[in-house]
Order: sequence, then structure tokens, then C-alpha cells
Amino acid sequence: MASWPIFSNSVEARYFASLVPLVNCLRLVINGFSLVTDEGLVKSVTREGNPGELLRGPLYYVLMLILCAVVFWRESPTGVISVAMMCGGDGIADIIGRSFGSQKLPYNQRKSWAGSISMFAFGFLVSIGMLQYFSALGYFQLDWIGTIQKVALISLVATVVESLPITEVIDDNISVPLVSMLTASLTFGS
Ligand SMILES: C/C(=C\COP(=O)(O)O)CCC[C@H](C)CCC[C@H](C)CCCC(C)C
Ligand SMILES: Nc1ccn([C@@H]2O[C@H](COP(=O)(O)OP(=O)(O)O)[C@@H](O)[C@H]2O)c(=O)n1
Repeated sequence: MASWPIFSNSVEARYFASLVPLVNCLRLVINGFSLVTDEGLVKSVTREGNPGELLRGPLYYVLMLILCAVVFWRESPTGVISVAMMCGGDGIADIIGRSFGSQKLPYNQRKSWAGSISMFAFGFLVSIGMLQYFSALGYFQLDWIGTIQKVALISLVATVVESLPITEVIDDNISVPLVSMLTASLTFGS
């Protein structure tokens, strides 16, 4: 019988899994350029209801998901942590920061202590939770004392980078996962 890519041990599995963010990438591009108009997508994913917004944060988000799936898949803690920091950490920073972020950071008046502290804590917890899940499934074995220390460092580095006033230069849906990949690769060696 042909080895269907859905068998997750196959080489093709990572590419098959990447089809989901890829389809969403195409949705974002065709709606972002107004080739079609999906009002629900625009309203749910943009801030001002401008379709062009789809071509920035949301598009970078799904491109990073594809990158993590194809390059790191589930064989390395690096991809897992990078997704956790972007989806969990950066995501909660927005929510908490908007609601409770009255105390702004001294070097960036657009970001707050509440947002950054929540990014560090939630990014750390989601990363550890996902690593435990993938480890329980047998994809990799980790020394948990060392792992906790490494993930804390990765969360700190990603949180500091996210807090910097560089969003106009590089979107944090690019900077956060990339700096997480770099730090995780250096600390985990993979
Ligand atoms: C709203 C989104 C990004 C905006 O980020 P920001 O500019 O506010 O920082 C996310 C856009 C989601 C996209 C339309 C659909 C994503 C599909 C993806 C396969 C979902 C998997 C997510 C899971 C948590 C890994
Ligand atoms: N570290 C952070 C991150 C976001 N935030 C708040 O969340 C809002 C959106 O953050 P952002 O510009 O990074 O948006 P995303 O593109 O990350 O969703 C900011 O304008 C702040 O009000 C914060 O207070 N502290």
C-alpha cells in the first residue's frame, strides 16, 4: 500500500501538516489584495477592517507556522517553543497589555509591564506544556531541570525583543519566533 503522507512518521508528514497554514496563507493573500472579499475573515483578523492588514501580522504568523513545521517539525524543541512564544506568549501580551497595561515600559511607551510580564509567564508555561506533551508522545526526551532553565531564558529573550520599539521595522510575528528559534537552537543544540 502506498505510504500516505498522513502517516505522521513519513518524511512527507511535515509538508502535509503545513497545508493547513498554507491554505490560510493563500486566503490571507487573496483577501489582502482584495482579489476576493471574505468579510468574516477581514473583521475577525484585522483591527481597522482594512484588508491590507491581512498581509502583515496575520500573514507573517502563518508563514512562521509553516517555517516551524517544515524546518523543525516535531523532532526538535525549537519549533515547539517558537510556536508557543508567538501564539501563546505574544498573543497573551496583546490581551493583557491592552486591558491592564497602564504602567508603560520606560523605553517603549506602546508596551507595558503587564503585557511583557504576561508574555514571559504565559510563553514559558505554554512552551513547557507543549514540550511535555510532545515528550510524552515520545518525539524527544528532555532533561527537565535544564529544559526549564533554557525555556526561561528563551522566554526572557523573546519578551525583551517583543518589548523593543522595533515593530515598525520588523513585525513581532517575525521577530518573536525568529529570536526564539535562534535562542532555542543555541541552548538545545538543535
Ligand atoms: C490574528 C492573527 C495574527 C495577527 O497577529 P498580530 O498582528 O495581532 O500580532 C492570526 C491569524 C490566523 C490566520 C488567519 C489563520 C491561522 C491558521 C493556523 C493554521 C492556526 C493554527 C494556530 C495554532 C495556535 C498553532
Ligand atoms: N508587551 C506588550 C505587548 C502588547 N501590549 C499591548 O497590546 C497592544 C498590541 O500589541 P502589539 O502592537 O505588539 O500587537 P500584536 O501585533 O503583537 O498583536 C499594544 O498596543 C499594547 O497596548 C502591551 O501593553 N505590552
